Amino acid sequence: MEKQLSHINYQNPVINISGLRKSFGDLHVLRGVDLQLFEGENLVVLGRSGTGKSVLIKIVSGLLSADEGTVNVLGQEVGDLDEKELMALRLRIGFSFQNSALYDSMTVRENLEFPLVRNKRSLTRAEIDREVREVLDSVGLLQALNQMPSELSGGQRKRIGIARTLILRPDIMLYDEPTAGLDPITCTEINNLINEVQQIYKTSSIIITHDLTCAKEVGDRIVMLLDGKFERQGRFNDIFDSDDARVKAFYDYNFIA
Ligand SMILES: Nc1ncnc2c1ncn2[C@@H]1O[C@H](COP(=O)(O)OP(=O)(O)OP(=O)(O)O)[C@@H](O)[C@H]1O
Repeated sequence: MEKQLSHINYQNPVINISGLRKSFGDLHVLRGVDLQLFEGENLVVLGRSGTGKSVLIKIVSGLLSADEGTVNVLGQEVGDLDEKELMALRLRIGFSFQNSALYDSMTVRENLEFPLVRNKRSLTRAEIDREVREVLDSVGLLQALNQMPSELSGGQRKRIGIARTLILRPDIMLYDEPTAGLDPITCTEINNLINEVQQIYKTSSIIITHDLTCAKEVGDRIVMLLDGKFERQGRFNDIFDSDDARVKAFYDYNFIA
């Protein structure tokens, strides 16, 4: 069954990208990208390796600058912001990256406290404690509070990683390959968690993935990056209804082993 879309506010794009171009020398990675992420939406970005998904995310967060085009995030033109303003903007964006590993020498509690202590210095001990417990509870791992990351499964570590991002209450979540390297059952758990995060925290999210099951389960809308542009977008069942060989190849790669 397809997800309901009633929670999305189509009047309010939290990311609005228009005519974005980015090249590295002769390599033209983004060739006129237009993209909107609406408030409350889970947007899945599909694209083969090396198509520019990470470059896009870096431009959204101001880590790379655009050659051309406008990139508006949470009402601000990213290209116009100074370093201090960019840092403030990045605090409102939660990055859940494949390599955002937990600190192995710290307990789960300490891992979760870390971003709070660093970024929200006015919080009291009791407030930090409450935030940690609340976010752990929301990812279903309250019982892991005093455990070490090495005592947890890959899926549990992933959940804690997402909790660590959520603890700063971001408006936007960026998930980079959230199900990579996980078994199918754990993938389903993570997909469910992404949907729960959307419901509980009212986040707007971009989910970058190659995994079409993930795309189907979490995506309110899917966009496909092909040759530097979003050539296709829509609901999961619509997006592959195409004779375009590049689209067919992507589908076959996932479902025909
Ligand atoms: N700073 C940079 N300097 C030069 N080339 C770069 C730079 N960053 C990315 N590229 C190139 O841009 C292209 C797109 O890279 P990007 O990392 O965005 O791919 P991707 O779609 O995220 O791939 P993957 O799914 O493998 O992570 C690649 O060819 C990469 O080598």
